[in-house]
Amino acid sequence: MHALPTAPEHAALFLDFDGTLVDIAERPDAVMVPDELPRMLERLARQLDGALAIVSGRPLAELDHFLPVAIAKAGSHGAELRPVPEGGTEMPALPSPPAAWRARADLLLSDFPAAFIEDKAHGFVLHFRQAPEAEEAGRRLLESLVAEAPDAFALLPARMAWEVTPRGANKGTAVASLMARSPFAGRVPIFVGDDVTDEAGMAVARAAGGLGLRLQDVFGTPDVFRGWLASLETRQARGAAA
Ligand SMILES: O=P(O)(O)OC[C@H]1O[C@H](O[C@H]2O[C@H](CO)[C@@H](O)[C@H](O)[C@H]2O)[C@H](O)[C@@H](O)[C@@H]1O
Repeated sequence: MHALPTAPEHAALFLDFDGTLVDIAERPDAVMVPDELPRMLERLARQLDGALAIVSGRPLAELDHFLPVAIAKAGSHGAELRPVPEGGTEMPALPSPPAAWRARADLLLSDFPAAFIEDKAHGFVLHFRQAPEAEEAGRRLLESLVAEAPDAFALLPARMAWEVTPRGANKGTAVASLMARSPFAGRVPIFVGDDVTDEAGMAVARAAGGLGLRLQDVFGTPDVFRGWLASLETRQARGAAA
């Protein structure tokens, strides 16, 4: 692991949720959010004039549940954008997968009962953390389904999960859309994530002259990353008081 980075002046922070801000849990509903995390993010966002966004594969409703504070959020891999915490949600027009695909995935579960499916507005996730033996069969099935409409859908490899997701929105489009507007525009983007699905966000941040940081390489664990955020918050508070 390298020395922890110093956040550039006038940074805009784009933060992944699962595996970055919180540790991976056995099931999506079992993640533990440290008590102090939501308020710390809210204070940091205020210090950055609002230029802090959570950019997650989770639907916005779940992000609101786990982080019930006034910060910008992009959910469902960019399919839901809420740039202003108290403002409306922007949803780019995106296709939804045919119902027959979901039914085929359900059928697969009869062979792997410990696997399960998480539905999203424009796709679904096959989780196999409790059934690693379903990984290969799941990949084969979902690849074959996505191949029926390759211009409209992609298969994302996630952490112990396969996600059928619409093309046209991803973490990169979310970061680009946020960077095009206040309070993000003109700042140096820093994207931090742990997963293949974060790479599009990292690439956009780097292309804009900022940093795309893979948590495992730079911070090691979510706990160390949260410590880095806390020290950034303390530094910003000192700077404001000086
Ligand atoms: O973009 P993220 O904020 O990293 O969200 C990615 C996906 O996270 C969730 O699944 C993953 O985390 C679960 C809880 O730790 C874990 O049980 C699962 O194995 C992981 O794949 C979430 O369920 C997905 O909707 C997100 O896309």
